[in-house]
Formats: sequence, structure tokens, C-alpha cells
Amino acid sequence: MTFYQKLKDRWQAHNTLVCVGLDPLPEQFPATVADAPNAIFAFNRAIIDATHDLVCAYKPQIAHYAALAAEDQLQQTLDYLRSQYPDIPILLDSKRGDIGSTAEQYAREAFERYGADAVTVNPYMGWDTIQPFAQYRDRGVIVLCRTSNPSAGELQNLHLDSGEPLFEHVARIAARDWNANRNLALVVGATAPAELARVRQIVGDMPILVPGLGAQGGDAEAVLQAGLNAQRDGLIINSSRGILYASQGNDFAAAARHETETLRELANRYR
Ligand SMILES: O=c1ccn([C@@H]2O[C@H](COP(=O)(O)O)[C@@H](O)[C@H]2O)c(=O)[nH]1
Repeated sequence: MTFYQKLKDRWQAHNTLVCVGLDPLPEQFPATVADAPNAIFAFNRAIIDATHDLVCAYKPQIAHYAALAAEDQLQQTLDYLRSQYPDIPILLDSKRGDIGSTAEQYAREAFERYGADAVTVNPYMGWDTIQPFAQYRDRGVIVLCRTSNPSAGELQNLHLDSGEPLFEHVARIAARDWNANRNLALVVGATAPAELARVRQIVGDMPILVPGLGAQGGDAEAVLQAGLNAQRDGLIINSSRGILYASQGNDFAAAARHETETLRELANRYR
């Protein structure tokens, strides 16, 4: 099944737009988990078991594993997801971007080594750096368009000679020129609802990954009003720290479930 079909099934059959980010910070784990062997995998497994029926996707951010030399625990987490919850798409957030021959290796890393359903990529270097990912027709390629960080507008909102801001140009060429295999999606931050509304106008029904709720302060109502597509879905609304570290006590998994449920209900209120 393709990334897009898996995602659509989760949006519809499970009635959820929520994506839980798997960004381990062991210093915020409860001591009982932090001291266990393979603590990152144990933490992720508890979060996944507590939230799997509420999510449309999981999004591990690769730096959180690489910084700790814990790629083996990322792999364990992905293997666990595939064996226990095979219908939930896995979005590997690695924001890769490099010349074509290196991009081919990054695509192999995401899709063959880790078996991700989709990967985030940086469009700054142009189409020949995206194409090695997009040629995996059954996988998703999620292109950074208007990110959620405070300085995002420094470059992404700059106006081109055509008069349109750069992020709109990225949305336009991604939808019009780069999406021959119908496997592209975009990233637009929850902290930029006006830009999200413009992107939705430009790209039609294309999926949009929206990070920046919770810890970064994005507003769920504004995101839903700006970002839903004609089918009243089309959004992958991510929260990582706000869910994972809702409690740092032994009730962390139950607290994560509560936060996920709350975000799902909030999002569904505006659908
Ligand atoms: O524009 C972007 C693109 C990616 N991210 C990633 O999403 C999560 C957000 O984490 P929170 O704890 O919910 O703030 C994180 O993995 C980022 O690397 C983003 O925030 N903004």
C-alpha cells in the first residue's frame, strides 16, 4: 500500500489527523525508564502502545537518535511499529538535501535501511536533489515549504521578482512540477496559519505536515481553519514534546494518551 493510501485510511477509518513525534530526550524520561537497558526503545514502545489508536502517523526525528548513537533503538522502534501496527505510516523526519548522488544514498537510508513510509526533505538545492526520493513511487516525500521556527520567514517569506514569496513558489513547483508520481507532501508550521492558508489554496488536496503545536505555541483552531482540504482532511498535525513529556512521572504513557486524545478531539471539532 502506498504512503498516501495508508495515510488516508488513518484519516478516515480512525478519524484522526494527529501525528505523534517520537523525539526521545532521555533526561526527561522517568527514572524507572531512563535506567532500563534500551531506554529509548522502552520509552517509545510505551508511548506507541498508549496512543496507536489515536494517530494518523508517527514521526521520529532522526537527530534525536543520531546524537545519542542510538540508531539501533530507532530501528527497534520502527521494527516494533511495523510488526504491531503495520497500518500506521512512519514519517522519518531527517530533512535531507544534497547533490543527486548523495541524495540517492539518503533516499536508501530512509526507505531501504529504515523502511520509512515517508521522509522530510529540504528543497533548497532544487529538483535533482528531490528526484532520488520521489522515484520511490509508493513512499512519500515531504518537502519543507514554510517551517515553524522563529526565523523561518527570513528566507522563506522573501518576495521573488514574480512578486510571490519563496514559500509559495516552493508550494507551486512541488504541486505542479515535482509531483508526477503523486507522492509529494509539504511541511508548513502551525506557527504560520496565514501562510498555511495560502499553501492550501495553491496545492489543492496535497497532504501537509504541520509541526509547531504544543511546545512551539501554534494554535490548533487556526491550523484547522487554514489547512483543511476539500475532504476535510489533508493535514498531519504533529506534536512531539507536548505529548511525550506531558508527565515525567511513571504515568507518562497515560499522560501522553490524554494529550493525544485532547489534540485529536480539538482537531475534529473544526473538521
Ligand atoms: O518546520 C518544522 C519542521 C519540522 N519540525 C520538527 O517537528 C517536531 C516538533 O517538535 P515539538 O516538540 O512538537 O515542538 C520536531 O521533531 C522538529 O524537528 C518542526 O518543529 N518544524
